[in-house]
Amino acid sequence: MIQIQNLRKRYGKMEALKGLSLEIEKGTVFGFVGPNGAGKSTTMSILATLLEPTSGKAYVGGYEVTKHPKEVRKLIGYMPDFFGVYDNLTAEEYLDFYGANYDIPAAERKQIIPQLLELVNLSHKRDAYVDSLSRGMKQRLGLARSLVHNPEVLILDEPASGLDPRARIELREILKELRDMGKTIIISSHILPELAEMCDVIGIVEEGNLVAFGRVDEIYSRMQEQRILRIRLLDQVEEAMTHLHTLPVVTNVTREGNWVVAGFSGNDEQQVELLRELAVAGFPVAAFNETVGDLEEIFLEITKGVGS
Ligand SMILES: Nc1ncnc2c1ncn2[C@@H]1O[C@H](COP(=O)(O)OP(=O)(O)OP(=O)(O)O)[C@@H](O)[C@H]1O
Repeated sequence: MIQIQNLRKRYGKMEALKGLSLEIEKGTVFGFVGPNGAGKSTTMSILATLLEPTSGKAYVGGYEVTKHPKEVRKLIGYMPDFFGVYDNLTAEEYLDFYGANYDIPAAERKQIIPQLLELVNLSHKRDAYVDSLSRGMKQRLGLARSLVHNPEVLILDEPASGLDPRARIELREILKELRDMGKTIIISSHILPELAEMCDVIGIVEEGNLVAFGRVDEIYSRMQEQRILRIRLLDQVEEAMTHLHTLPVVTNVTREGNWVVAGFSGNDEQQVELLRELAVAGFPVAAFNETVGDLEEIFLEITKGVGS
């Protein structure tokens, strides 16, 4: 659905994009993650036909964005990372205004707008002035606005920023519905775990380069393979370590006081078996828990070097 090929963007001497390439398949929720200033908004603005690249190409639905901006705009709904001021417009009037901008006939707008308000859980705020809405509600209204012409692709720049946890969950639920409708969604954030919860595929961008790209489910299953077990013993710590060393599913056994910390590559059943074995062998296990590796580290380790 989306192809980006060797995209570069200069602002004066500053090179914000340094040859970025990536592809996003139809129906994917793609998370674009990177620190402030990495080039996410620049890429999204180019896709949204609001900014010309210095060189390279970007396609949406087969249309090159600089050559066929009109066709591209029909295909995309774009939600920028900032919100303007709305004088004396209610939520409903606001959507009606944008619907009219897209030349949607009044009768059709009358049908669509209540559906959109319902989708973003704002039916009860239909007659409320936009300025009176909370930040989370404004974000949801912005999302409804980007959907007014029923686009196939949604480009959402930092939609979760500044939202409280509850508003984030609501946003996530709405995105799930949109995904179920078959939309292709690009969503940016500088927080990887926040995106990983919502997306199928993640790309990490740093200083204008794509440094990692991969499927979220692969990353999570890899995380499961890289469990770390922490076992607290009342005594016989060294003996327990010697015993653990003999097991093929256990790696890197170290000691932290009365805790034994070990890498574990087995599955859940093997983990149950390990605990049982320790108990049967008479080791006084007082506590037993697992942690998984750091999402960011694992992601980068698995997918590094994509854009180079
Ligand atoms: N209009 C502009 N003029 C000059 N420099 C710009 C302009 N827009 C962006 N930049 C610079 O380009 C770089 C990339 O910015 P961009 O907004 O694309 O990053 P971002 O990853 O979206 O970051 P953020 O999360 O802060 O929005 C930054 O160094 C930024 O300062």
